[in-house]
Amino acid sequence: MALVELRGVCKRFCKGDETITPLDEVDLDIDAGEFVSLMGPSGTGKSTLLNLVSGIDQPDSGTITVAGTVVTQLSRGKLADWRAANLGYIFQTHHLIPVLTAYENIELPTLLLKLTSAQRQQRVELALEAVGLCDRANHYPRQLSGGQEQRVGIARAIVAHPKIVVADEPTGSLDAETSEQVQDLLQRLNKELDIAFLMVTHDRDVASIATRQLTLDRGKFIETR
Ligand SMILES: Nc1ncnc2c1ncn2[C@@H]1O[C@H](COP(=O)(O)OP(=O)(O)OP(=O)(O)O)[C@@H](O)[C@H]1O
Repeated sequence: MALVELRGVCKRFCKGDETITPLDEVDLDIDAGEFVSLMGPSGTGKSTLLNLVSGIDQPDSGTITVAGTVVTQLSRGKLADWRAANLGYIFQTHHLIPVLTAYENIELPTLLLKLTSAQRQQRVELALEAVGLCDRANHYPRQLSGGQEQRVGIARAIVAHPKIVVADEPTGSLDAETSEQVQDLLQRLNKELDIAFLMVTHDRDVASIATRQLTLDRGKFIETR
């Protein structure tokens, strides 16, 4: 069984008289440790897909299974716990909390997990090490560069040791050099920690770091590599 399985997934939105169908009866398998990129014109439904895989939104029909759990059948309360333990989310802009240090921002998702304070500390320290920011643990977001802030966002996404991380344009607001550093970091985390990635990007070069490239076009996936 694949790590992520979409079967017959349909998602529609009504805008006035118009019905938009970003995902039209789609099937998709993502294996453990795979790195999948997703491209496609603006408004085709890429973020919608990430929201469905992470249980933030529900499909109109079809099932989504992640790591053996049928996400589409979980209640709201169970979804929050499931997400905290199984899935990381990287945003285009990091959404760090300005009054918390890098350490405290990374620690946040672990507060939903049943861990002792020593285990929690170990997880945060491992995540800080993985993104090369041990020396910035006590810095506030305003004291960090854009690239460092994004690395804190990435550490926060991996701190719970998820099997999959979904990333919505993770390099979209970074300059070319910082973008390359973040791409290298994502590839390293994929290989060394065996975390699967589903990454949305508008940039062909960024998409090419993935082991499988998909494009979303008129409600369907097209395999482009
Ligand atoms: N909650 C919602 N209510 C109504 N329409 C929505 C909602 N969420 C998304 N849509 C519509 O669904 C379509 C797909 O949106 P989505 O954000 O998934 O596209 P996208 O491919 O991620 O776009 P972009 O590349 O610009 O980020 C768009 O037409 C959008 O307006």
